[in-house]
Amino acid sequence: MYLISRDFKFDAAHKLEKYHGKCEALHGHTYKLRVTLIGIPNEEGMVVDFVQLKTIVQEKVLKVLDHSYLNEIIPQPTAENIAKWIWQMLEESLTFSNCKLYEVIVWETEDCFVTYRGG
Ligand SMILES: Nc1nc2c(c(=O)[nH]1)N=C([C@H](O)[C@H](O)COP(=O)(O)OP(=O)(O)OP(=O)(O)O)CN2
Ligand SMILES: [Zn+2]
Repeated sequence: MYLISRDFKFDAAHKLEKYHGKCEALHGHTYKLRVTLIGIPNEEGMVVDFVQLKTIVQEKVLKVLDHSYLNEIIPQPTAENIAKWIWQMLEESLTFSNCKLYEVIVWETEDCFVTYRGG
């Protein structure tokens, strides 16, 4: 079994209205996103084509989130809730006969990140 991943970045603004601290105020991050699939190589020797993975993530996630105001898309957009939303946007498109979505990781800052595996 293989794990195969591709990393992405997007810029977005948010505020955490249910949080008491500096993140209640409007501010922005350059988020890093890692999308990982689990599976076995197909007849081309690929678990998933990195190019296809990029196209799907761009279409389903980055086109929506990049340069957005996250609160208009995801309620209380913590890294946890963003990771879950991304999983939901990708799960169907990243289900193939030989592999499926395994993990979504969202970095809010260089040092802080959340891992979501569905469920
Ligand atoms: N479990 C979570 N905790 C926090 C989240 C989150 O999504 N999940 N988010 C925030 C804020 O959005 C905040 O922007 C991050 O705060 P902080 O770690 O303070 O960010 P900085 O790296 O910019 O901190 P500095 O020390 O000011 O450089 C908070 N918590
Ligand atoms: Zn923040």
